[in-house]
Amino acid sequence: MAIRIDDLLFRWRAAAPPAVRLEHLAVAAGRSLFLHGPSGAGKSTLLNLIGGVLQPERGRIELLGQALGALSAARRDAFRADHLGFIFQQFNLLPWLSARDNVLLPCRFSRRRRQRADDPAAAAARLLAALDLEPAATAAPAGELSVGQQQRVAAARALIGRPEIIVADEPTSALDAARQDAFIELLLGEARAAGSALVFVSHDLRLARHFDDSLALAGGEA
Ligand SMILES: Nc1ncnc2c1ncn2[C@@H]1O[C@H](COP(=O)(O)OP(=O)(O)OP(=O)(O)O)[C@@H](O)[C@H]1O
Repeated sequence: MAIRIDDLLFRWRAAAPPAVRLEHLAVAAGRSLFLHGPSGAGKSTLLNLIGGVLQPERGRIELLGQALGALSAARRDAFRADHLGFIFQQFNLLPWLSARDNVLLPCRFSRRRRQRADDPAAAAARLLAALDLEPAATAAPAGELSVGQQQRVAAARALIGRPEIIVADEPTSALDAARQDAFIELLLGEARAAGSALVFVSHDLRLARHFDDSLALAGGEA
């Protein structure tokens, strides 16, 4: 199983109601899961738990058979760099670096990603082309790209070096419907080709039809 979660409980503060409560979740290699729910339902919090950025109060999160709670903070960071591609809500690109250099960043932080990319520069060029970024945009500073272009760069950065798990936090909300659909199909196609499990978060239920499975989150009520 790429992702396996059991009996998960997370609160931001001891006295606060749970932000995430989830009995069970499993995502197999190569499968895609659509996670939806209203604003505040705990979607981003759950992604950060899966990424090992936040620690649960209770429960178990296993990625690729590895329990995150059994790793030290440093080993969790290394595990994340090796095995997870993250597409952030605000993309988190380094604005002064070119699109191409942003895509190459994971290969700088993870030897495993570098090796699996084989030839990182060629892999970055292939991914950017596959995601439909105009060739002229690949050398431009990321800060000068349109939102749609930045989103493609963020997706290519998550995909490079074929991490087993790709996590995307509402990366399409700034796009119109036709562009959202096209982007999701490109992302899904690349994730499937790499055999990666994909978890995609959005409040827009219309997008669910693209994915193998879907799950509604309702904060502590789920
Ligand atoms: N850093 C934080 N400190 C304290 N509470 C937080 C923090 N981040 C989120 N929360 C709270 O946790 C709950 C879940 O928030 P989260 O951002 O996970 O929801 P979401 O479903 O991703 O929402 P959105 O669709 O608006 O992005 C909310 O009640 C929110 O106020």
